[in-house]
Formats: sequence, structure tokens, C-alpha cells
Amino acid sequence: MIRFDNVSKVYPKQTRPALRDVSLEVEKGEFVFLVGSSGSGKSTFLRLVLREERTTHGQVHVLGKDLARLSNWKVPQMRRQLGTVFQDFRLLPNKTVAENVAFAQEVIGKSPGEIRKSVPQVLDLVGLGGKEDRMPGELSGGEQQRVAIARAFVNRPKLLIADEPTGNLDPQTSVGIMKLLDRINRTGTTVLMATHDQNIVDQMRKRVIELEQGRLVRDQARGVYGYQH
Ligand SMILES: Nc1ncnc2c1ncn2[C@@H]1O[C@H](COP(=O)(O)OP(=O)(O)OP(=O)(O)O)[C@@H](O)[C@H]1O
Repeated sequence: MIRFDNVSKVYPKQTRPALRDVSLEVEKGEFVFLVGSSGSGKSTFLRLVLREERTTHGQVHVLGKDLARLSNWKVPQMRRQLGTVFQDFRLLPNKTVAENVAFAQEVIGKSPGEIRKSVPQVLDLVGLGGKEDRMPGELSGGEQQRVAIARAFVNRPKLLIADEPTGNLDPQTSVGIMKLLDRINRTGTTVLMATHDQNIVDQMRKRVIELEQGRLVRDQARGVYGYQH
């Protein structure tokens, strides 16, 4: 699903790499936490997966494709197979809950009939049945995140990337969001989630990848501990 081979990233005008010689593989169906202190390289890692950035050295493969060899016009097609969820929800404020979710289908050319069928289904799945016509501003933070997850999931992505999805939520609401992401994972969608929340990581007992100053320092599922030199 994701493969990093000796990936380093140095941003323009920087001397210190944001990622240093990172190699790892995420298999189809896994749920993986990406952890590390602020500035350790988590967002850079996710941006490379989304091909919002390119590597300085090394290769990134996503869904079997070498992203360096993917022509620019094929990037949107690749991203359609991914769902993204962010800390700040990123909903369209002037569209209803249903319209926010439908939009994700409209942009990829789904028919109105398909959209009418799948939007209520996915809103039920995320626990928002009955709130289709609300505006995002009329929802709690947890509900807004559920809309964002519905939007990310409505096209049944192979890979869901979540960047601090519980960062703006209280602990109890966060548990609900994690249960939902777990449920989505159980449908077969691979989940890669960056987080600072150690409680969540402890509770979920999933694979944990830890970055420190751009290096992979822990990959729990594979029994790799300690620094890579
Ligand atoms: N666009 C950029 N240009 C230059 N340097 C950058 C850029 N984005 C990130 N960096 C640097 O790369 C390093 C890794 O940053 P990154 O945002 O990947 O860390 P992070 O682990 O996601 O941090 P946080 O938890 O605070 O979001 C940091 O030193 C950061 O300053």
C-alpha cells in the first residue's frame, strides 16, 4: 500500500533534512499510527504519500506506483483512491452536511443517482443520519469531524490518511472518532494516522511508527527499536 525506500527530504533553502533515510512498508488493511514530537517529520511523511512533496533521495511507492514516475496529470487519479482527514475538518462552510459529502462524489463524476444513494448510507455509517441538512457551523467539533470522515470515505478509498484527526476534540469525542476510524479500517481500508495523542495510541494497540528528527526510531509491529544509524 505504501513503501518508503531510503527516503530523505530536504526542503528548499534548508540544510537539516525533514526526513532522513526512512524505509518502511505499510500493507493493505493495516492501521498504523505515525507519532513523534513536533517537527519530527510526520506531516512531511504524509505529504510525500499524497505527492504534495517529492523526495530528495529515495523512492515512495503508493498503491504500487512509484510516485516519482507518476506524471502530473495522473496525480489526481492516484489521489482519488486516497481519503484525507485533517485536524481542522476543512468542511465547506456554506454547504450542508449532505452537500459536503456529495461534493466529494461530484468532483469525480459520480452520477446524481449514485450520489443520492451513497450519501445517506455513509452518513448513517458515521452516525449522522438525520443531520443531512445541517450546516457545519451548527455541528459540534466531533460531528464536523464525522462529516469530514464521511466525505473522505464516501468514494471507498483504499487508503485513508488522517493528520491529527482528534487534535481539536475532547477525550471522549476522540474515542468516538477512533472507533469510527477502526470501523472504517475493518471494511478493508488501510488507515495511516498521525497523532500526538499517546492515550489514543495506547488504547488502540495498533502498529506505531515513530519519527524523531526525521529518522524512523520505532516500528513497533516489526520489533524495530532504537535509532537507525
Ligand atoms: N515547507 C517547508 N519548508 C521548509 N521547512 C519545512 C517545511 N515543512 C516542514 N519543514 C520543516 O521540516 C521539519 C519537519 O516538519 P513536519 O511539519 O514534517 O513535522 P511534524 O512532525 O509534522 O510536526 P507537527 O507535529 O508540529 O505538525 C521541521 O523542521 C519543519 O520546520
